[in-house]
Amino acid sequence: MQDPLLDQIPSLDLADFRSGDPQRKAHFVQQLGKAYQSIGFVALKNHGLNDAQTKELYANVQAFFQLPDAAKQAYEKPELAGQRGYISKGKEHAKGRNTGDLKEFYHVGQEVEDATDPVKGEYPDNIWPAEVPGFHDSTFNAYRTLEAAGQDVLRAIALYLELPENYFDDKVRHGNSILRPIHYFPIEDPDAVPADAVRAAEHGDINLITLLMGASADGLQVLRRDGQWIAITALPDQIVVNVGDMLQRLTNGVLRSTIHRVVNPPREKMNTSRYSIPFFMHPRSEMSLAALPHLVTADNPKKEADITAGEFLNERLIELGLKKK
Ligand SMILES: O=C(O)CCC(=O)C(=O)O
Ligand SMILES: [Fe+2]
Repeated sequence: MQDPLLDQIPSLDLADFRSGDPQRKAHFVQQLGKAYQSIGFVALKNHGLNDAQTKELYANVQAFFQLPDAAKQAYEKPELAGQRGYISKGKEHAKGRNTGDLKEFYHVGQEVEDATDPVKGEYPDNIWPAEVPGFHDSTFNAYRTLEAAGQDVLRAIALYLELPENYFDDKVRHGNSILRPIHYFPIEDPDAVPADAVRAAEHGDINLITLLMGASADGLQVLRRDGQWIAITALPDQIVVNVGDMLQRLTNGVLRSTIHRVVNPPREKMNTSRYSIPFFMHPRSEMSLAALPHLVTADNPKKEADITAGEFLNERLIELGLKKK
């Protein structure tokens, strides 16, 4: 039987998984797996970020985006293909589009302390804005907290797929994850932007999973498999966690990377800001995204060619307009 069509994404509690109670843990695993086989998104509470941390993070992120454009552009490094620092207004467009999204954002990447790990040499250094001294600590605390939550979500996914619980652990250790504070900037004159410009055009995320803060503000919608767009309604203490294209590939389409978008507000509210902070959880570049053998069956033949995470990311950065061929 097909799964029912949901009007809302399911709400889960990460404390169930972390409780040490086998029944609560197994319940979490089943709820998560079922949601990822159908709508591809869940809302999650007890993710580890507390109110004070979250407030401080937003205050620093807002302070940065309020700087004049020229000051922000000092932190933009096109030679890093948008992998670190500031990415200015309209630079990124969704795969298959040319019109840039109505957003500006900042990328904070992995820091590898262990000098013996060869992956250390692959990552560019982070870039920190001198004008906002709290930016470093608040974004990096969030990075580590969301990385830990993401690791537990991946452990639950591994159990659901009947893999060892620690299947993803060494693949995401020092992984190429990115925290992306986004500012959907105010637009004073809606007629001055291209008619088809939106805050974030429809897309699937590249990475294994995304942990998104700020989806409680209006605008985020997901495409249900009957073609209907449904609004995400997360509570302020919830983050939204969804499957990305890398996990869809690895699972031969069993877990779904659902298309989503951020729509523009009504015309009279176009002059307001929206902030959100996704954490894109990536593995190390050498991870193979080849379909797991037990998920390739007569009913579900192999869908995509083998590729590594590093090769896949590279392809997509070119398609998004962030990297030159
Ligand atoms: O801002 C949001 O709510 C979603 C952003 C998003 O989907 C993305 O950056 O991939
Ligand atoms: Fe996204």
